[in-house]
Amino acid sequence: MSDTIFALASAPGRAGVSVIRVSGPQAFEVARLICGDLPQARCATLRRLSDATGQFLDEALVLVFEPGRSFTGEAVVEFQVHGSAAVIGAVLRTLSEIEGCRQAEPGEFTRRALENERMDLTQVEALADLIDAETESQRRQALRVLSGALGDLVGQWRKDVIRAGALIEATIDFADEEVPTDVTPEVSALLDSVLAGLSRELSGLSAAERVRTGFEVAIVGPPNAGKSTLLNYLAGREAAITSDIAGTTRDVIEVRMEIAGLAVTLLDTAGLRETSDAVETLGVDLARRRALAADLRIHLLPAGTNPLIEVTDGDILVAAKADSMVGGSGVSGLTGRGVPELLENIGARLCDRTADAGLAARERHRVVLGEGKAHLLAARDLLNQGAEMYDLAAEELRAGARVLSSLLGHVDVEDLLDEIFSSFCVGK
Ligand SMILES: Nc1nc2c(ncn2[C@@H]2O[C@H](COP(=O)(O)OP(=O)(O)OP(=O)(O)O)[C@@H](O)[C@H]2O)c(=O)[nH]1
Ligand SMILES: [K+]
Ligand SMILES: [Mg+2]
Repeated sequence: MSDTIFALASAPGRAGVSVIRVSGPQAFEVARLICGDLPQARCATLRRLSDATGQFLDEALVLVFEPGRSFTGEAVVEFQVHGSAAVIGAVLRTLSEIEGCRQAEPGEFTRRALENERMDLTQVEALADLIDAETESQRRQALRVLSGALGDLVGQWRKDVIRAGALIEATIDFADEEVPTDVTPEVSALLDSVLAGLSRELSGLSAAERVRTGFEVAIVGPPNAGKSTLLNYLAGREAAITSDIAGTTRDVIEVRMEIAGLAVTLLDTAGLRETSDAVETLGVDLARRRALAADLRIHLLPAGTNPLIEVTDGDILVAAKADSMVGGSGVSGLTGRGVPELLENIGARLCDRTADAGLAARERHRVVLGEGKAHLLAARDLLNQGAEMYDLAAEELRAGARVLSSLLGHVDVEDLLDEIFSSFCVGK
């Protein structure tokens, strides 16, 4: 029997309300010890909490969830207490003094939800993403996967692959007799449709990954173009030092922001020029590298100058210091002129790149989907070579199904679970 675990499920620190969660086979008994008789399941009810000596701890809303109908799948009781360090501390201490009840490890509630099949591994990942979500697009993406969209898709592919394998194996069993029906058309159709789905998710994965982790947008140009001034204007704070001395910025300055609902890391870089200053040269090299690796570059160009690094399709060229120009378009980090248009331009270009974003959005997904695809392609190849290869083809299909199961967290993932859950905090 597993332990009964407890933890603060809301963020630590002062708050109007904090949530303490208890989960496990003894959750109801444990809860009774501190709040007396339990309220009806799923009915928020006010109770007085007290410790073993009868000392009053707090008045709390108590919520009871039956096994099979809770986040973890186990018996769960949640206490909504007043959110002070003293109240939280007193309740947690009281719980820890109860026999068979212990503090949860990071991610342990979610791990139990996975073990009890309340969620698959893609949903666990999406829950972590939802908790980390800062932008609208991240929230929407995480919710789609959390609701099971990726798990359902992969589960269907897995079923199709298993069916294809079963059809082939049936054929093998009939090898010496007459095969009742030709299964190859159905097998081909199944494999083609799964392969098409896998390819679609793989091709949309980079875009989805960008939505999840954010796009990098670099501001590049010669010294004194006004790059740092523009960054500060966009950030709404003095993130970078600015001055009229050419070569002020040497490191890459990063600012996280939201543009058109997308997470963006804006990079301010050293002004690009040949210089005898050794440290500035390091900065210029770094600027070049980071700018070229970014998803999008804003080339900030003083009047009459050209871009100093390769312009990639989709980059933005914009005239600097628009406030000191008569007419024309451009941008000024000093007055903000042209900034709304620049933001709109950046947003439009980034949104374009999310158009084919799929549900798979992680390196783990890329690896697993890629392996699955390789097994299916190998199986298709073997099938085309004739009946004597059916054995091997069936084996490839079994391997493919197994790989897809691992995406859902059903096999081969013990090591991975430790890694995934280590990114969770206590209480999740
Ligand atoms: N008139 C005007 N002056 C600007 C504008 N942006 C920056 N400046 C001035 O230009 C000088 C250089 O600005 P920075 O923002 O430090 O330029 P930078 O491109 O970051 O320079 P480095 O870091 O040295 O490459 C400062 O004196 C700024 O006040 C602008 O939009 N209009
Ligand atoms: K400067
Ligand atoms: Mg600068």
